[in-house]
Amino acid sequence: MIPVKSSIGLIGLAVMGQNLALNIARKGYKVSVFNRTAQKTEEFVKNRVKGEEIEPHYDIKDFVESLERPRKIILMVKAGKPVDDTISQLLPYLEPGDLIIDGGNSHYLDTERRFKDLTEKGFLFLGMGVSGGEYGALHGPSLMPGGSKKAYSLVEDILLKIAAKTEDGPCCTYVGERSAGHFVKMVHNGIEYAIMQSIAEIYHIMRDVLDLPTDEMSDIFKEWNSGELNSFLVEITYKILKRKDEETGKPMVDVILDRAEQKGTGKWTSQAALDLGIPTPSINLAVVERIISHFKEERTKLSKLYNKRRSALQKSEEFLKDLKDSLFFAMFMAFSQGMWLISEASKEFSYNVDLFEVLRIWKGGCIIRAKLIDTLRRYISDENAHLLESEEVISLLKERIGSLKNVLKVSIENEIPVPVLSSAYNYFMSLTEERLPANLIQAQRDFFGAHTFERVDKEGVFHINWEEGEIG
Ligand SMILES: NC(=O)C1=CN([C@@H]2O[C@H](COP(=O)(O)OP(=O)(O)OC[C@H]3O[C@@H](n4cnc5c(N)ncnc54)[C@H](OP(=O)(O)O)[C@@H]3O)[C@@H](O)[C@H]2O)C=CC1
Ligand SMILES: O=C(CO)[C@H](O)[C@H](O)COP(=O)(O)O
Repeated sequence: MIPVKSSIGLIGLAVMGQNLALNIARKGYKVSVFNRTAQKTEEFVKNRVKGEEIEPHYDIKDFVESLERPRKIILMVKAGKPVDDTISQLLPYLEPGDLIIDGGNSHYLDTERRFKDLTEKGFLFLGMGVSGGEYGALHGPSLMPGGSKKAYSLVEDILLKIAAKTEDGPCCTYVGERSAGHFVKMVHNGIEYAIMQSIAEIYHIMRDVLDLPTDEMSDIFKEWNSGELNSFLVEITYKILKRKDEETGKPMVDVILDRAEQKGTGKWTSQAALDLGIPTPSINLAVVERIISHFKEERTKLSKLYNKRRSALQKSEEFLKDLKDSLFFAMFMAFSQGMWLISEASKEFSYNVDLFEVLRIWKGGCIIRAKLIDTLRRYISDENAHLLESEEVISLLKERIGSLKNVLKVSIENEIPVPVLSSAYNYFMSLTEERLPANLIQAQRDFFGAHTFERVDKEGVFHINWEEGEIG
């Protein structure tokens, strides 16, 4: 009897790949799997496959031959060279029209290159952002595929079935041309960095100014999560703060070293934003703060040289509301910056991204899912990509600016670093300032470099000799 071919193949059986393979199989598709290290495949099949139609392969040629035509293969391997290596291994066995889907966190410029190369060779390619971690991969992630529409149509049914569902549909859409999917996932992660850092700064104030026990902080975040701050990141924060270390009985968070790692997507977002000329200070500073966190020895030494001024502040309902409103404000600005960046990239790179759809597929499954997204969706457009222009938003922000000022004031008085909360404030204040001091910068540039300047009272480009007699 000829064995039934698999509907789809998946390469890369680490946390994401294993869970995604199980998710696809549980939706009724037969899945072939392959992993570079055979032992991982064996362990996966032995420990996690329980009746799902998952066929392990230990040879790449057999793996490809087990798939129905045109072949559809998802890669869930480490970003960077492993993706190129895996594609090179596959190509000799593929036929024109076969489809490779890179579901990892690949840099969008790598995806751009791979898309061009594979398209020229007659293959189909999708660069697909996947968000939701291991739980999302198994129970329903947010999927951000980009590439050609033809490629998307080959796997649309499967992707819609495995994606998270909300009242606005499955959290998957064709995001746009070529590397659009990975660009959008990269910015998703940038927003993720900014929100995580904002939450961490609020926690820092609660811990070192309000002197709150961790359990109490957890209760506060839990209560916030039942209102306008409802989001996956606030939800995991209250759960993290409740957790105790089994060895010491201390709050788990207190035994974790304050050194944050990063795999690069936040940094890439900032780099892309700087290249495209879109301000993303909250994301940039969240990356910087992770970098600073790495200098643990230096921080420990310097902290002894500069004794910080801290005076405990009594917890009050008013100040807790200030903290909550500040977090809302900072979360809003993270989305504002990220969406503006996506909008600009879409124009610059002809991605054709539908911003409203991007927000829709971020409503469920992904790490930045948040109730706030419903509000953002009411106002997002290419003309209002930073989201600051509608009446509702203006009043939401105006109502909270006083709280944010108070939180910044308390942080400054207590010498607590709040780079992302203050960057949200400064981003907003700069964008809403008609007359910035950039006129002085232009004058300075013209003084030292004859870079010219424009005038407020007439058209044209001007240069003056600032120190007549001394220069020239
Ligand atoms: N973890 C998460 O929460 C999320 C991860 N992602 C992205 O999804 C992808 C997979 O992530 P994750 O599951 O965490 O796994 P990892 O990023 O840790 O990657 C491990 C997988 O890559 C394979 N691999 C590594 N180097 C090579 C190579 N040179 N050639 C072939 N295969 C190689 C490993 O095979 P082997 O077993 O042989 O070492 C293993 O299957 C990554 O791009 C990640 O950034 C996206 C969203 C969330
Ligand atoms: O893509 C993800 C979540 O959306 C991954 O978990 C990613 O690793 C998070 O980034 P970093 O490791 O840099 O914190």
